[in-house]
Amino acid sequence: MPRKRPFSAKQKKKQLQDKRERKRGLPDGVRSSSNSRSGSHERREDHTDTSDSESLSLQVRKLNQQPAVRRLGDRSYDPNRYRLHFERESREELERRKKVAQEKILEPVPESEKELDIQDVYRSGSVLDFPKRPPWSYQMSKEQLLVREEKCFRDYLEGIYSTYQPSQLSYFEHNLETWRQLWRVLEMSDIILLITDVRHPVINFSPALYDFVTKEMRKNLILVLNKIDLAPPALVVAWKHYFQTRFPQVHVVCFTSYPQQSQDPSTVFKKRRKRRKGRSTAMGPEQLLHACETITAGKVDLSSWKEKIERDAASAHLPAEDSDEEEDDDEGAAVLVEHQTDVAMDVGVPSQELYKDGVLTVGCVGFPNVGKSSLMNGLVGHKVVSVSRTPGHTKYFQTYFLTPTVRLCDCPGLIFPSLVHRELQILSGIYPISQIQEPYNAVGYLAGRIPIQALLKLRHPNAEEGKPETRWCAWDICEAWAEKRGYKTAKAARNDVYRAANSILRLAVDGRLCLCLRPPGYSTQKAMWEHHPETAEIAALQEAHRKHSRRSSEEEEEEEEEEISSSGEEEDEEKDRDADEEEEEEEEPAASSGGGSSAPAQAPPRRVLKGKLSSRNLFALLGEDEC
Ligand SMILES: Nc1nc2c(ncn2[C@@H]2O[C@H](COP(=O)(O)OP(=O)(O)OP(=O)(O)O)[C@@H](O)[C@H]2O)c(=O)[nH]1
Repeated sequence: MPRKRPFSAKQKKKQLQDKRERKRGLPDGVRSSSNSRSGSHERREDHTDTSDSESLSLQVRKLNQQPAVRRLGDRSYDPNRYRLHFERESREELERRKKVAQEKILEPVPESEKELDIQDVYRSGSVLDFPKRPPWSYQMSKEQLLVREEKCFRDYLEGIYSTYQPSQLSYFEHNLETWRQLWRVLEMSDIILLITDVRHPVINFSPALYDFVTKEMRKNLILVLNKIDLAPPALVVAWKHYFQTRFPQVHVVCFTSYPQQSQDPSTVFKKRRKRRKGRSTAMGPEQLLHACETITAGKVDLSSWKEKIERDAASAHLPAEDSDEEEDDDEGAAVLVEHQTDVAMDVGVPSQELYKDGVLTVGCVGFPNVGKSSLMNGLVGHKVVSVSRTPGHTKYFQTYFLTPTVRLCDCPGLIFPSLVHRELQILSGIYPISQIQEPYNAVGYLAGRIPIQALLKLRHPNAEEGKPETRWCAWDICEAWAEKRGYKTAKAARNDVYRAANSILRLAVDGRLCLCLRPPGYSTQKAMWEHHPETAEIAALQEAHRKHSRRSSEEEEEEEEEEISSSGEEEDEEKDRDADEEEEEEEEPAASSGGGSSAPAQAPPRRVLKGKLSSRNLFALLGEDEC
């Protein structure tokens, strides 16, 4: 019998993928993208070359190649359904940008350049709107309605492209299927939770959506400033007031699914540990309940939610084993029904009735990667929705009963059209890193705003012994990181600068190299925000959660020891994970790390094993001496 050849995990994965494709009836080598809105294997097929002389409308049509209308009852596979569409840049443009990264000497930008006003991003009242569902009547067939929706959507895109050049626009969602999911969630929800990442909330807040929900739908909108563990409390409070002033109808709630323990800011990496099942202690559920109580004004009985929060708080203070028991009991008691559904295209009368059957439906909407699924898990107290650092993980909306009278609805992440700088868009985590063609300038953008070289303890590639080199370009940073991590190209064993750049961007998206944007005027009013009474409140709350996390972490310290993985494996896994979205992996950030100039205490995310969230803070990649 011939001897078996060794078979690596990667080969095995590829074999499984090919098998899946064959099952779906696709020829080998042609990768499908169904339910994989961001797999890197789509990189080639999904980019649209905008460099040739195609007319703009043809380009738009290509970008917006929609799924064929499916006949009722036809359940066949539709390869275009959840595909992400990206514009593909020309080779010349990519070369030009690469040259900039190799030559432009980086300078720290003035503090005021870290400020961003929403008007610069969205131009309120302009064509930078979001697509709305066109009017329909009972006389229309389902197919007529779908055709009408598609036409409206094409007109919407052409309106944008006739006003702005593609190069002026940031990447935005071109798949009508995903917008349909939003329509459905908006229609079925009584309260809309617009979730934003507190590091850059103006990028994640569409004024057009605010207007639509509050003025046309006449529903209430809660703005969640999420991931507050990644920003200094004073900045959180400044953003809160910024939104309250500009959008008077929003209710602002600060939230984090992973309140963390503080860590030495000079330590960007620590070993990442896998976690066991446990209960999450999100920070913010009480405030969210309070906002919902204010909005519903007694029309829905929210006492079950209140009791749940109290129960969760009590069990969070129990020793680990007791709290596990409690959790199991609780699961039996809480009404956690999952209706994973795919009915966004259904024709239905949007119900005008609020709080139908005495149930409050809360719809979680927002950009990809802002933490919508984690927030749902945080509210529930353990994992019910899978979480991933790769944007576009949630494909279609899902609903869960948090309690018998509170239903949560998780919508896939949507990127609204805006004028945000592409580099910033990449750093804000809404673009799958594995699909970025030119990552170097985004690294340069980051380095102008936080001291990456110092945080990563990099040695300049041209530095001579005893003569430190201080003039860095983006390429130098990537090269130095490749050298430090030992990233080499397969053929020539040169420093793999592309991989290093991607690695740096992942650290930024995760918050381990943390860039926080600020509201206009923040630099001059920083002291005022630092002494604001709400700042002290947030800091105290964070401290209380940190203390609890530290205690739980110490309790489980010993048994977790052996689960620490090696840094090299970790990186490879991360690469693979981006490369194959179909592998469902969940992750969650952990404790704080050095976060650059703007955020003193940051939190490096960590991945979890499939299972429930733990409240402990175990974290990150490497020991300090390893980076
Ligand atoms: N530091 C920190 N990270 C968070 C928090 N919430 C979520 N994350 C991380 O952010 C990433 C995205 O989280 P998800 O919950 O999957 O985000 P999502 O908005 O549902 O993403 P899509 O499925 O792309 O729409 C994951 O790496 C999470 O671990 C938080 O409160 N703090």
